Amino acid sequence: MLRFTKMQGLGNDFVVIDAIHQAVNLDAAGLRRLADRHYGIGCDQILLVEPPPSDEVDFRYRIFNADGSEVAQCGNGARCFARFVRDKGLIDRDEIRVETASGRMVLRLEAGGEVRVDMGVPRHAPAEVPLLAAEERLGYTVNIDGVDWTFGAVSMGNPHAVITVPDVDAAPVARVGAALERHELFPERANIGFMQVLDSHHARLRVYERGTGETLACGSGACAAAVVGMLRGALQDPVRIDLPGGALRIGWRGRGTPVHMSGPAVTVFEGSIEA
Ligand SMILES: N[C@H](CCC[C@H](N)C(=O)O)C(=O)O
Repeated sequence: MLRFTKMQGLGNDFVVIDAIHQAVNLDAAGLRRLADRHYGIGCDQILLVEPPPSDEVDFRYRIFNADGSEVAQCGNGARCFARFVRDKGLIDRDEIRVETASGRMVLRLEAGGEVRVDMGVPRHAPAEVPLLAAEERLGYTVNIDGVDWTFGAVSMGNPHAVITVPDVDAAPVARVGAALERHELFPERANIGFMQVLDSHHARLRVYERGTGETLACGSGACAAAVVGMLRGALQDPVRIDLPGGALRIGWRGRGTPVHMSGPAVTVFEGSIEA
């Protein structure tokens, strides 16, 4: 039997598995089954807690989308990861250093129950998003079904395209999100954010996530949207991002500096499953 903990960060939900104290042998099909909301446990992503690859970090943190694809960043997942290892007694400190496929992150459990994540320095026109333009631009345009869509491109360790829209409730997230996620412009696919700026410190956001579809919240997507908005002068540090599942607080002091994200992390239930 495989023990797991079901968790959520603003409704972005996770199956978290301690792969230190139990053997975990899951291929892509096994991951998809765990994530399936009818035949398995159901979640947006699966998070694995693994031993640290060096004494410079406390854990390795691996992330798999519901479609079984492994990715290098998950902001809401990072907060749940911190809550999990602390509550399970796998660490006795409130500051946790993790190694991910995109580098190192520092997670901090704060008084009041929120978790603050150093999401690293955003990369622009990143390798995963080889755009038509060789140089970084604040806007790239692609035509979908006869309509031009302009987006900013940012990597938070995972690729994001951010489209500014007048009303997120009316944004064609499912149709345009799905078309852009798999667009040839993004050979590793991409997460597609639809952002409505309310004022210079506040925006609404919906995200069609790579490998999962629209989620109730996307932490790395909120960071990417805040970065694109600030680069365009539409947003100023700090920024509150309202997602369908709730609000995240994002801080960024400009190019070359890390993005910080703060928000909740909640344990829903414990379980075990034949895997
Ligand atoms: N779908 C993302 C991974 C999960 C990111 C999201 N759940 C977050 O909170 O950052 C990707 O394929 O890069």
